[in-house]
Amino acid sequence: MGFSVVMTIAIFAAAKPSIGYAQEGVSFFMERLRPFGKVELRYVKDGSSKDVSARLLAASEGWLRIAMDERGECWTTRVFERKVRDWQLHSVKKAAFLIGAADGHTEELRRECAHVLSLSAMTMQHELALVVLLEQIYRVQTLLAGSPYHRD
Ligand SMILES: C[S@@+](CC[C@H](N)C(=O)[O-])C[C@H]1O[C@@H](n2cnc3c(N)ncnc32)[C@H](O)[C@@H]1O
Repeated sequence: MGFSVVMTIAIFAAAKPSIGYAQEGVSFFMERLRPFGKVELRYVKDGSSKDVSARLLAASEGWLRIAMDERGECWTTRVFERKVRDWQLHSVKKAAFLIGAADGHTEELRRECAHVLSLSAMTMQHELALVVLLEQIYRVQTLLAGSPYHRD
């Protein structure tokens, strides 16, 4: 059973991707994620780090929050899969991944999150971070569903 059957995953980000490659990447993975259930994209208004962080925190009130940030922990895909299984085991119903704007997250936002997760030690455009995160969520979905996509 895929985790999405019992858990809603959402990515909260500042503004929709405006660059072509990212729009295509987001559509590509959202389409592939569709059979697995509930993965949502939610956008807040762009702005300063302080304003965007406040909006992201307000929008994700009540969710298990994961801040996406290059300063965070690096998980392997298998560790990501184990975290999701663990959330399921602990009846987490809603997990929100928070992507910041050009100036990143505030310290307060990082403190309010259960995890601060890095996709690489390098800083990416927020649009690219969104596509990479979606691919990893898709990869974890296929692992949980037993579909042949990920190879160790
Ligand atoms: C251009 S980056 C912001 C960089 C900003 N200077 C900072 O100090 O965080 C925009 C957003 O993309 C996401 N992001 C960029 N690179 C990332 C990475 N390597 N891992 C995880 N998220 C990343 C983060 O959510 C970040 O807030």
